[in-house]
Order: sequence, then structure tokens, then C-alpha cells
Amino acid sequence: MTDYRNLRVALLGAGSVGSQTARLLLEHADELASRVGARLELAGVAVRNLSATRDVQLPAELYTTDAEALIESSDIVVELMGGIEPARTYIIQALTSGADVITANKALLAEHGTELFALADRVGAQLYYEASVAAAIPILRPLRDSLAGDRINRVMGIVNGSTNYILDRMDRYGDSAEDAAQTALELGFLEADPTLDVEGFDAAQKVTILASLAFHTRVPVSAVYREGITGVTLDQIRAAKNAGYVIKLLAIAERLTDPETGADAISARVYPALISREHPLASVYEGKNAVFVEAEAAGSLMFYGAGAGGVETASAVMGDLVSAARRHVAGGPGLAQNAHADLPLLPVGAINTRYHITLRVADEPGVLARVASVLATHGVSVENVLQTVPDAADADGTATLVIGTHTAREAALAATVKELAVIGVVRAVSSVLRVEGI
Ligand SMILES: NC(=O)C1=CN([C@@H]2O[C@H](COP(=O)(O)OP(=O)(O)OC[C@H]3O[C@@H](n4cnc5c(N)ncnc54)[C@H](OP(=O)(O)O)[C@@H]3O)[C@@H](O)[C@H]2O)C=CC1
Ligand SMILES: N[C@@H](CC=O)C(=O)O
Repeated sequence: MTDYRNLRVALLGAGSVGSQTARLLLEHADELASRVGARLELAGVAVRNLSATRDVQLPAELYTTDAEALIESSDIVVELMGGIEPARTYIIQALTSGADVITANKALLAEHGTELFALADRVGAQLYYEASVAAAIPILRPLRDSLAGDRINRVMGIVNGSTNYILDRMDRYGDSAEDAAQTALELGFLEADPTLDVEGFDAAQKVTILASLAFHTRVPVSAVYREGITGVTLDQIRAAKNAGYVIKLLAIAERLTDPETGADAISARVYPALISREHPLASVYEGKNAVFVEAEAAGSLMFYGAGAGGVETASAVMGDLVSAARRHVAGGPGLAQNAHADLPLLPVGAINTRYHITLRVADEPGVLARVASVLATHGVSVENVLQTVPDAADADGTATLVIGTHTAREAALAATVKELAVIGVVRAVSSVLRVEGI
């Protein structure tokens, strides 16, 4: 047997992802050693509760509550605790001590990435984070390395597994959002605080990371426009289905032109949107993720796979671990990780897309012309109009009007909707949804 040197690996966290990472590390120890040229020794696993029941049985002596001591004696630190603190402090401690760090913690990177990458560059350590976006799907390395010589114009994807699971169950099985969320929880998809998923924070953190890599710029998560799925109703999902669409929570980062300077700018946003049922994103079911990348030379690329789940995410963590370990074996400087331009981030009002506006209107002559004149005033062009035939439920003398627009500027659309809401013939603006992926 080859006499490899040992690299000590500290694992911080043994939850859904951490326990599976530990299992893979132990079960594949020999194979990993030959792949890396060094043995990856699991030095310890830091947890909060030593007596908790775990998904995976590990030797009891591996567990510790003393994360600091574990970090101090390790070559590589894998942070899978989640949250901001103490994860941030532990990563700073690890990098400062010269260890490379692997994390799946998008919340931490979105908030403190600039600080952590700057520290890593200063001390010559590496911070790996493939698992932080779209779990098992290799998407960050392609953006950072394979496409580094190209010019990316747009990244659009489904990057949150749990909300995709919830919307998919509502769409295909008519489940309530509550029932679907309970199953997503049992499958280990949801964050410890599920608000992060359903309100779109998790997807916003991920689009921050995607946009930063795709456009070589810094994107503060606070500047990402965000809407979650809590306002999406079964009625909207059924109406979308009847019209040939499905509702998906999309994360979009795109290169735009700043209308004031004519220079490059970007938009980063997250919202539920209508996608044609024929679009490839429409068949991204359950907890799966998919990311479309449009690059000038490469054209359109699609990355698809498991976007959440313990073992799936552990696969990406293990890939980073092998990279980090190989760097230790090979030696030499790491990659500069904090080089960037500072492209301005445009507000959501500056984007251009299509919309479906659903109105409850008075069922009388002249209504359509009145509504159309409001759209025309704001320069929003109508592509199609659907009026549902009044039935018993419409005995109050109202009808439902669904207006599909051509591509319009969001600011103009917002002004249109504001005015529609107060003209006499419109009883209610029931729903406004963006249409993406044309
Ligand atoms: N689950 C998923 O599908 C995915 C998760 N991620 C990310 O991976 C990371 C881990 O997620 P997940 O495994 O689901 O999280 P879990 O909540 O399942 O596990 C967290 C683990 O961290 C430990 N921990 C938490 N706080 C401390 C602390 N202060 N000191 C020591 N240990 C601590 C917990 O210990 P104890 O068990 O004792 O409480 C637990 O073992 C997160 O950043 C998450 O966003 C990324 C992609 C997908
Ligand atoms: N809660 C997240 C887990 C992976 O990042 C999700 O649902 O996608």
C-alpha cells in the first residue's frame, strides 16, 4: 500500500450535508487517497449537541463541541454549520491559520464574501464553495474557470430546490403549499429557517454568487430584487396551467446597458414567473435545479441536477475537498479570488420583460377600450387578451380579463398597473406575473 502523507480535515457540522460528507470521506478513504496523493483524515466533527441522533453513525470520539481546537490542528476545514455566526468567525480562524476552507454556506458568502475572499487572498489560502449554489450541479467552477475567457450576458435558473418542490407539487398534484412544504422539510431541502427559502432570500443569496462570478463584479445581496412564493396561489397556478404556462421561482442575473451612461450594468433579481410549458425549465421537477447560461461565444448552456439534499450536496463538497487537498499536495500559490470590476446594479424598474395582468372588470361595453387606453398611455403594447365567459360565479356583473403584453419596461408596467387599479371599470387587479424564457 502506498505510504501517503495525511491531511487533517475538520468538519464543522453533522446535519443533512455534514453527516453525508463524513460518510463519503470515510467510506471512500482509499480511493480518495489515490486520487489526491494524500490521505484525507477526518480529524473531528464539531457539533452543538453531542448526544443528538445522527443520519450516519460515526465513531463517537470524532465528535467535539470545541470547534476552535479542531480548526487549529487541521489542514483543511469544511464548514457545514450554516448561518452567519459562529461560521464566519470559524472560517476567519481557519484561513488565518493557513488552512483552506470549503463551505456550502451561501448566506455567509452573500453577506461576507468580500471580506472572506480578501482574507483568503491576503494569507494565500483558498475558499471553495461549489455546494453553495445548486447543490450537486457543477455551476460555479464552469463560470469561474471554463467560461472565464468568454463574455456572459445572462444567467437564469431555478436555484432553490424546496420552492421548486412546493410549486411543482401544487402544479402537478394540486397539493396545498403547506403540505408540499412539510414534505420538503422531511426531505432535508429546507433551510433551518424556511423563510429563507419561501421568501426568496436563499435564491437571492445564490444569484449574488452567480452574478459575481458571471460578471466578475461585486453584487451586494441587499441590492438583489426579491419576491418569494408565499403570494403564489393555487388559483394562479391553475390559470397558468390552462394558458400553457407553469410558475417557477427564477433567479436571473443579466448584463444590461445603463440608460444613463450607456455603459455595462447588471440586473440581479428573484421572483416567481410564468414559463411556457414547452421551455426546458418547465420540466425541472421536485427538488431539482437548472441554470441557463448565455455566453457570447459559447452560446446557450444548461446545467441540471439535484439542487438540494444531504448526499447530493455532499458530492459538491467532496469535489471541493479533493481540489483543496490536491493543492496542498502540489503546493504553489492559490487562485486570486477577490479580483473584480464594480459594475452598477440597476433597479428592477429598468428591466424589460413580458407580463400577464389579470383584472376583474365590469362586464359592459367599452371596458376593453378603456383598459387598452391605459396601457397605451404608458407605452405598454398588448400581445393578447383573454376574457373568461361570465358564469354563475360572476353574477356580480364582473368578468375576468387576462392581458398578455409584449416586452415592456418594468417601470412602465408598474405605472400601468397603478393606474388600472383606480379606473372605475376595473374592480380588482387580481394578479401580475412576469413571463420569462421566451
Ligand atoms: N440541506 C441542503 O440541501 C443544502 C444545504 N446547504 C448549506 O449547507 C449548510 C449545512 O446545511 P444542513 O446540513 O442542511 O444544515 P443542518 O441544520 O442539517 O446541520 C447543521 C449542523 O451544524 C451544527 N451546528 C450548527 N451550529 C453550530 C455551532 N454553533 N457549533 C457547532 N456546530 C453547529 C449542527 O449541530 P447539531 O446537530 O449538534 O445541532 C448540525 O450538525 C448550510 O449552510 C446550508 O445552507 C447547501 C446546499 C444544499
Ligand atoms: N434550502 C435550499 C438548500 C440548498 O441550497 C434549497 O431548497 O435549495
